[in-house]
Amino acid sequence: MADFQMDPNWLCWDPAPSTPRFTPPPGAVDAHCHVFGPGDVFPYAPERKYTPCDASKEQLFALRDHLGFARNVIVQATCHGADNRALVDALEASEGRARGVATVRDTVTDEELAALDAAGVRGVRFNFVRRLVDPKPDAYYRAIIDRIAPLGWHVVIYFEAADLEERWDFFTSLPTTVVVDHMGRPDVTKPVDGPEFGRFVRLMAEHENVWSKVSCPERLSKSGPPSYDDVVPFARTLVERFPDRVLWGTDWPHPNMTSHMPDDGALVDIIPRIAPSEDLQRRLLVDNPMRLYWGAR
Ligand SMILES: O=C(O)c1cc(C(=O)O)oc(=O)c1
Repeated sequence: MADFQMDPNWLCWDPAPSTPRFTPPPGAVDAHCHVFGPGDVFPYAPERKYTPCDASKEQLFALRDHLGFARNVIVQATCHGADNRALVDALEASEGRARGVATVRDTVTDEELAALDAAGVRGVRFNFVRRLVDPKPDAYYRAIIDRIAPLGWHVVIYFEAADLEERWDFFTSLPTTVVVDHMGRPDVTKPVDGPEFGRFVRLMAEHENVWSKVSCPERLSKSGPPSYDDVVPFARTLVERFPDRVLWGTDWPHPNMTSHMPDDGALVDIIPRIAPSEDLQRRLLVDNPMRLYWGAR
């Protein structure tokens, strides 16, 4: 049995989040969250860049219920590499209430892809954040896309704001739906209508296959909890401009946070500030994730 020690100074998720004041609409989806291990059942990957504290499927489902959500989209965390066993286990235990985004290598077999699909996986994640993974040449990702596109899956990309200019041609050449994690990690001390975030808005405006998760105020904010005021205009801009291509997620259990561990109830209370009308809330939390993850392919 593997015995994993979480990294020194690792911040563990909040075991007692507040009850949100905002009530999500019926059928709401937390479209970005993870499971970690437990490491003694689902070992962390040898190539991982961090060792977290365990965060099990039971704990995730309890949070879902506490926050008033109906469903989860569970995204393969980099600490599990391309070993999707913990993700698949959670999907299979969810009684159809979770879908997944996996990480696969270019050597993945058709049988492995079919098994992931049957478990509820609907996309793959390409990570370009160097503190999390060692990015591969573009050809590596293209080989994977050739394999997953016929299944009707999409691609989730995670990158730093500075990477967008450099990787623009690659990102905009992808033939599938492309979902960007955490708004492409804008520097929220820069103006929301300035050139840096303007480039991200242009990415979405010019490419109708590009979606964004309006998630992770806790990572992006300099003004801090619980209201994360400085992130709100960025997320609200995307929700109002692209109401049919935005997703929201808790990012539980919040890997690699160093400044603080967010109260997940407070994160939910930001939703009405970034999606001010009931119509926008329903599209963000129900219609969009249901179309992408539970819809006909
Ligand atoms: O910014 C991060 O550290 C982070 C890490 C991971 C992961 O390790 O998969 O996922 C995220 O969504 C965010």
